[in-house]
Amino acid sequence: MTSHPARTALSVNLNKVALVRNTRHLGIPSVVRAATLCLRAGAQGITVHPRPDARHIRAADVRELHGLLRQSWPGAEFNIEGNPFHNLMDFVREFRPDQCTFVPDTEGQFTSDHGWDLAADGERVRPLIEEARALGVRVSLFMDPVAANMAAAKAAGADRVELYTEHYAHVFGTAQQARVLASYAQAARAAQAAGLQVNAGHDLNRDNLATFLRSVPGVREVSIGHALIADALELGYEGTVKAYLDCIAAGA
Ligand SMILES: CC(=O)[C@@H](O)[C@H](O)COP(=O)(O)O
Ligand SMILES: NCC(=O)COP(=O)(O)O
Repeated sequence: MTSHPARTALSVNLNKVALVRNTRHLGIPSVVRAATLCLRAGAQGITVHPRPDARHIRAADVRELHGLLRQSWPGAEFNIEGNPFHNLMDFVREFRPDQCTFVPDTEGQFTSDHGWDLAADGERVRPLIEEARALGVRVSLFMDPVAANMAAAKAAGADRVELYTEHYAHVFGTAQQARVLASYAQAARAAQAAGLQVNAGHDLNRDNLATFLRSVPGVREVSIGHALIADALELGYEGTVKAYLDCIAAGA
């Protein structure tokens, strides 16, 4: 019997709901309500990136979302992103999410814009990967789509890599698209050959998602926030999540 590859899971990143919420002291829009509506619409998981400056997701959000998923959505995955040398490990130790994604951001960085340099940081990051995995937390490393770097991610002890997809999003629809997509496919195959599973994220949207998934094999999870929340301002959470699930189905 041929094993059918699992369909790509959609993990909704709620950073931007929290960003808007933080501009008043009214508690709206609610991060927990956003999570509930997205999961009710069929999203398979929730992602948050509690940055050290708490510009959007705060520790209280992480606590409340952890409680919501464990009590009401036990089949959904909770993915917490961050820099393990800053505040991420505190959240990993306290909440033991399904997955943590190590992202090499500086504290005040505008947004995530690069993957790990494991030649420089691999030995430093390895014990933190081991600690998270010993707590039962899957570890994904945020990586640029460089095939030659995937073996180092495996050697560092990671379970998965998350391919940083901004470069693809930037060239989508241009003459560079095919060449850039080929680099992502090559990186994904190299990761899988090394024994890693593959996630993807950053600047994915309804226009570029299906093409990416058709071209890059075996993507287990896409985490999408900025464009999805922007779409939800127009379409609502339910309609937006269903539109993204349709994009995933079209990319299968
Ligand atoms: C790691 C990554 O690409 C995103 O998940 C990140 O969470 C974006 O952070 P901002 O939402 O703060 O731009
Ligand atoms: N890891 C990517 C993520 O969680 C969301 O990135 P974006 O869709 O907000 O660019």
